[in-house]
Amino acid sequence: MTLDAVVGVSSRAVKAVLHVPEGTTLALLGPNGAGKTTVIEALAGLTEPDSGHATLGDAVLFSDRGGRMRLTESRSRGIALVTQDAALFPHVSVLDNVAFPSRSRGNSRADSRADAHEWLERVGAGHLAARRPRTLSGGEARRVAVARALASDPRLMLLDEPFASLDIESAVAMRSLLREVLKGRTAVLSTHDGLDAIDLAHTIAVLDHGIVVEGGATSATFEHPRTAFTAALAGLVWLSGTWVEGALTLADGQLVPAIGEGLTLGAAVAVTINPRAVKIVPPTTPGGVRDNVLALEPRGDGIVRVRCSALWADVSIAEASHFLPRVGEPAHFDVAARPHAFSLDS
Ligand SMILES: Nc1ncnc2c1ncn2[C@@H]1O[C@H](COP(=O)(O)OP(=O)(O)OP(=O)(O)O)[C@@H](O)[C@H]1O
Repeated sequence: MTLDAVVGVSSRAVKAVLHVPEGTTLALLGPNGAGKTTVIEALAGLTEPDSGHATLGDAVLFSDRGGRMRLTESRSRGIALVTQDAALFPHVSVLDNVAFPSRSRGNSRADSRADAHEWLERVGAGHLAARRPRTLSGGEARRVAVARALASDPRLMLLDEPFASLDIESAVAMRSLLREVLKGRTAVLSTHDGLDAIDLAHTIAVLDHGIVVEGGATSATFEHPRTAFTAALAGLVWLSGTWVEGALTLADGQLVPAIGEGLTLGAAVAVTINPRAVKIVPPTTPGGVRDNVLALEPRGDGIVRVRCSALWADVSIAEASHFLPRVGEPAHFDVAARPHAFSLDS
């Protein structure tokens, strides 16, 4: 089912527009407090929107009619939600947790349990059937929650930070499980990690202060980010300023040579740069960009990230050993190739 929604929750300053074509996954990305959980809860029926409308296929989830909200009860929405805390019923077994959706549809206990067994096997948690939720690890509980969600045969799956607080191994396993079970389903998942988005989502929507600031096909959006936040998620350095002939002028007046087609002088523009293409050069080198070093971060494999206030560079230890800048002191950067500048005005 295709999801179309405008979610307005004025008490949390959220007004987000979403479109999720049938059988695809949308990743909601955004900094802390951007409104991801609010949007997911409003779709699930756990938070009441006070404006907007949402349809899932032909069904109306909520709709603002002249200031009066019409809300479909959450249990009638055909939506399954997997939250960080898994929210399993503590007093029954894992099997009965997963059998619950089928039981609520009026099926017999035996049939519901048989169905639940299948779902547990499908998510690789068959061996946990007899356990109580409190005895499960975070990763196991989340797997069981996914099985319970799937057992309800949802028309829309919502996953609120499904990888949060999982160790690396469990997160990898959860990602490969979701890659499998979300195939062909309509789903919305919130995450802080660009890798989750490229791995699982056909489209992304980046939320900031409650509104979608950019979005579209996952790879295209990461390739050409329009905001500093998305650029950072994509692992790219982001510099913004105003356009002068053949260069971007940073706020402090420094120039970054760039290619700009059809840009008007004085336009607000930005460039994105691969941090591995940024070099640290001797302070006497003409051109380049000076910036104060905020941190030196080891990135593994002999790479150190020289992080400054406006830009950063990933340089090898060998390279850094010549001109290693100190934290609090300026470093001199050479942006190797002239990046393409694009307008931020449209
Ligand atoms: N129950 C609540 N009552 C009032 N305000 C809330 C409530 N929950 C969240 N908020 C506020 O609404 C805004 C959006 O919060 P939300 O939890 O949706 O963001 P988020 O993007 O999911 O953040 P995070 O990544 O930190 O989980 C924030 O300003 C938050 O403080």
